[in-house]
Amino acid sequence: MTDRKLELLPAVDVRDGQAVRLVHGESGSETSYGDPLAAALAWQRAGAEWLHLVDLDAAFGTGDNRAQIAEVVRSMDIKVELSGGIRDDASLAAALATGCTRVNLGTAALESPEWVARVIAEHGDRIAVGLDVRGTTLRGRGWTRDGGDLYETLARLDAEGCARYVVTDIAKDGTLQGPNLELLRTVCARTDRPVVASGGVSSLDDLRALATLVPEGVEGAIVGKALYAKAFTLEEALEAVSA
Ligand SMILES: O=C(O)c1ccccc1N[C@@H]1O[C@H](COP(=O)(O)O)[C@@H](O)[C@H]1O
Repeated sequence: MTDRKLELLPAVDVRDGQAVRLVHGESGSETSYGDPLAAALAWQRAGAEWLHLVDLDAAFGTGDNRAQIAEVVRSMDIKVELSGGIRDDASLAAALATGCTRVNLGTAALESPEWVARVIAEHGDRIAVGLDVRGTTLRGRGWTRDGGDLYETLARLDAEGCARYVVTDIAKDGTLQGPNLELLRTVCARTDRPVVASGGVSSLDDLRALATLVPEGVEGAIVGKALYAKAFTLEEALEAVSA
């Protein structure tokens, strides 16, 4: 057994300057929730220790929100996991220079394996890889393109020393249908690195179910739509996983 508690990472996804939630990560499915900085500060005030911050335009290749995202990171006293469009030396340097705690690489891990191996070696714990999957097929470029087999990629990244994975079941993301516990268990069984769960959280019971996977390797959970839809408050969520 372990007495570690599940970390919660409230999400702020930024598209066209607004905090949004998507369904299945599909461009055009946005619901807008206003100013990203206001959302981030609200999660911080509610007791969050982490913020999961995504530049969706950079992930989709429809521009970027880099200056605004940097301002959000600067304004936070809590840890920030930053993702979206970090695919080369320049975008990685800009992301790390915001002062975020770590970055999440998605497309690059599928399309630029040599570069990713190098930056893992250089930056260690500041690099996580987002494994965004449909079934067991990875998806990149705004989740619009197939990028290989989940378990082959996981084995490669493990061998390269990747410190942590953020596992998103695209079929669940933004749907409030509950997390894919089976996928998370299977990934945890294939790696000894910590896993952050993403996609589908709809209730405090979902968070309690994810907390039971902490001994198997689930370190944290990203919570998005459920918080914005007020299914529960962040304070309630933190209390639910505090045991
Ligand atoms: O979070 C989303 O809803 C999302 C939807 C569609 C594409 C990406 C999304 N988010 C995160 O963006 C990064 C991937 O960006 P990139 O491929 O490295 O440019 C990853 O963390 C996704 O989970």
